[in-house]
Amino acid sequence: MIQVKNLHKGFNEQEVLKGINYTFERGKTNLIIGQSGSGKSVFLKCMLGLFKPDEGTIEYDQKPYSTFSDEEQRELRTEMGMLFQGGALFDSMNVEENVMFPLKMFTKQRKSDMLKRVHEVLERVNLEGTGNKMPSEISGGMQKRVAIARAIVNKPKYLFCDEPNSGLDPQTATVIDNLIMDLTHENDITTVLITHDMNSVLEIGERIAFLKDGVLAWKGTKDEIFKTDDQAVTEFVYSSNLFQKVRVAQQKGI
Ligand SMILES: Nc1ncnc2c1ncn2[C@@H]1O[C@H](COP(=O)(O)OP(=O)(O)OP(=O)(O)O)[C@@H](O)[C@H]1O
Repeated sequence: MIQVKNLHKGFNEQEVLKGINYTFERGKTNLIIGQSGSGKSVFLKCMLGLFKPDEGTIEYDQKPYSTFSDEEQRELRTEMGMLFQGGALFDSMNVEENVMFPLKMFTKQRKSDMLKRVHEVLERVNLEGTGNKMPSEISGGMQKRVAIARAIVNKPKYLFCDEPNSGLDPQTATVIDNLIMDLTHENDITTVLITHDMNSVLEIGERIAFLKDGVLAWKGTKDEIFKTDDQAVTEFVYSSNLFQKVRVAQQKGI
């Protein structure tokens, strides 16, 4: 669980996050949605410890970041898995080496134990047998699954995903979404996921935070987002064709 209390963050004269209070639940896919420039990435980077809040606190499993010692901060970093846009695999490393990278960076395990874990996660994301392939030799969807395997290989407590679906066809995007949700449930991870994709909201929006101009303008679930009359959130989500179709179908009782 990550609890955010009165989070403010700005740059120069611009206040980007304007006092956000929100709890990202453990064992759930917690989505952040909102227009471009609403502050989603800045929010994520604050939780990753890449930006220092100007005001407010972020608590990781009820422990405020400001109380972490240097050693505890380092340990926290090892408990975070990250999945960025495009997957960001290392082109010069094969699949196995890519997935092993966090174990080499953050643990002192024996090579044989690392390899065992790498093969375990590759099997979990249905990529057994691809360890020796280079990223350029596999499809975009497979690359994304390698990136997921790398993000979870060190058994993170927190998983941060920034638009994990970008560049994928709708079918593959759904597979990736559901893989992230299943892994979240199986491993009781606090997953925070930024998305622009309304399909993802429908598929895996167990918890949704809607940001507007740096303010938490609405929060709820994928079921609630269809029922809300909140103008800001309806304007945003119904600009998507998919959502319009779903609402019309609901009104017709289909
Ligand atoms: N390092 C930085 N220095 C100065 N301003 C920044 C920095 N990072 C973000 N900003 C500003 O903060 C605001 C919010 O940016 P942010 O990237 O969080 O938006 P976003 O909601 O993630 O947008 P998008 O959906 O397009 O990725 C923008 O006005 C941006 O220019």
